[in-house]
Amino acid sequence: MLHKACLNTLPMVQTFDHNDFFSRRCIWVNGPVIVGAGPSGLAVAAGLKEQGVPFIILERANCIASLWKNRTYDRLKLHLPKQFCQLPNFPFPEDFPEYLNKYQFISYLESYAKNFGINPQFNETVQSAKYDETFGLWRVKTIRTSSSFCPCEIEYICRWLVVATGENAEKVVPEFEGLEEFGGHVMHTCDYKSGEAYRAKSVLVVGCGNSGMEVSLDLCNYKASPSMVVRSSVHVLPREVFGKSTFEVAASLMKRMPLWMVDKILVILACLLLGNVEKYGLKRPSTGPLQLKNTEGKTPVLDVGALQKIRSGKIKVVPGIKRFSQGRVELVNGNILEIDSVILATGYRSNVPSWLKENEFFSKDGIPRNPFPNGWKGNAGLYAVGFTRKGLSGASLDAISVSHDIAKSWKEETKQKKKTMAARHRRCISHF
Ligand SMILES: Cc1cc2nc3c(=O)[nH]c(=O)nc-3n(C[C@H](O)[C@H](O)[C@H](O)COP(=O)(O)OP(=O)(O)OC[C@H]3O[C@@H](n4cnc5c(N)ncnc54)[C@H](O)[C@@H]3O)c2cc1C
Ligand SMILES: NC(=O)C1=CN([C@@H]2O[C@H](COP(=O)(O)OP(=O)(O)OC[C@H]3O[C@@H](n4cnc5c(N)ncnc54)[C@H](OP(=O)(O)O)[C@@H]3O)[C@@H](O)[C@H]2O)C=CC1
Ligand SMILES: O=C(O)C(=O)Cc1c[nH]c2ccccc12
Repeated sequence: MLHKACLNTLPMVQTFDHNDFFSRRCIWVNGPVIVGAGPSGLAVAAGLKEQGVPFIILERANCIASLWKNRTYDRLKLHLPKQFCQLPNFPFPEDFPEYLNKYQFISYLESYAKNFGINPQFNETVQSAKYDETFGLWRVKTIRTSSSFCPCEIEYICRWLVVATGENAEKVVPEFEGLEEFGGHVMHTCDYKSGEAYRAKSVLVVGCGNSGMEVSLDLCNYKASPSMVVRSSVHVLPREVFGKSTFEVAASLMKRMPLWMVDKILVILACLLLGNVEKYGLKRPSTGPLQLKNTEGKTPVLDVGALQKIRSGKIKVVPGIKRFSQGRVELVNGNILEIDSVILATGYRSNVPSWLKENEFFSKDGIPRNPFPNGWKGNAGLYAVGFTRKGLSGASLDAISVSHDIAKSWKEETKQKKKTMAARHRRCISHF
């Protein structure tokens, strides 16, 4: 049991062993606990290091940037030019190309962590985090699985909690009628590496976001035959317009005009440069691409070659799924396709609602309720980084705000604590 009075006098990190049957520990952190060691968690950590604030990062995987290392395919390149993907206070090497591949981005993140001396606690999954009103502290419970003998439970106690677990923490795997009868190989895009294993196979790719499009393209490059399911609608934009990245063009237009107008311009440019994509089954949503990204988190497709394969018929566009049966899929239009494998490009979701015991700041979808730029600060020392639906550039902006805000209140509290300690010390001395 911890007492608040004793917390005030504790050093930076202190461990208490419970007298329990199996290993369970309680650790006081004299600074924030950051959950997640992806780009967002690393960027906050770097900001805190620079301001001399101690912290702990908890990461469920055994490495930093696990999404990029373990859950992306080989040919992945960043969609946005490098100036939108850099984290604060550490530029990309000069010889990096305009669009980094995933290995370059991973090596940058490794150097970033090394440069700022960031050492997360790996193999530690946060199971729950709850604000203790009585003590005015967060209680963060984890399971550490690094030891092969005994997973141990740990409780961290802290004043500040930074949620950096990402918009894409868990894969979305919808249920489909008859899928258990299908018999072929089924996987989510988070486990897809390349089309090597699919040569000459018929593959159903379910979903037409950036993952669905790029996996279908990759399959074509390995001489497989993908059919891509488009059950509703999608915005396809060129990655570049007149030699400039579409994202950059949109960002500079946003400084001069309202979002709806930028959306209109983007759709007109897309029609001019890509032609009418609706005739291939790629119906455009009635809501504009940036508006849709902001409100529903649905990212427009930035085309890197899939559209050409769709035009040439190498990627077939098919409507929604009715049911699966052995070696087959029946579509909502009644057509039946013989297929060897299924790749679910059905997206990702936040996992915050599964562990954060709070329902004011985060919505039930695990995204802060307040839209950008006001979604980074909650009550009672709660913060969120990387939930802006603005990719890496949004994460960097959040990280700067969060690390400054925490540093400010950490310094105030530390000063206050020092004063109290000095007064106590003086009282002790005069007593003797
Ligand atoms: C295939 C793909 C490609 C993308 N490409 C781009 C792009 O080109 N440009 C762009 O701007 N964005 C891109 N994104 C979006 C991308 O998710 C973010 O830009 C970036 O990774 C966000 O970083 P993050 O740290 O917020 O989240 P993540 O990178 O997801 O990191 C979160 C970390 O939290 C850990 N974690 C989760 N839950 C727990 C828990 N309970 N306990 C402990 N640790 C936990 C995870 O293991 C993970 O390491 C892409 C996303 C995907 C899926
Ligand atoms: N190179 C890069 O930079 C890349 C970036 N990314 C990013 O990763 C994030 C996730 O992208 P992604 O994985 O494509 O996920 P998305 O959420 O963008 O797309 C999911 C797709 O799956 C469809 N879907 C979901 N459920 C079903 C169902 N039951 N039946 C049929 N279709 C279904 C959705 O259709 P509907 O719209 O009808 O719901 C949608 O087309 C995005 O931000 C994306 O930009 C991804 C790949 C590459
Ligand atoms: O590719 C992603 O997942 C991103 O989040 C990058 C991104 C953020 N905002 C956008 C708007 C249009 C296209 C891509 C992005």
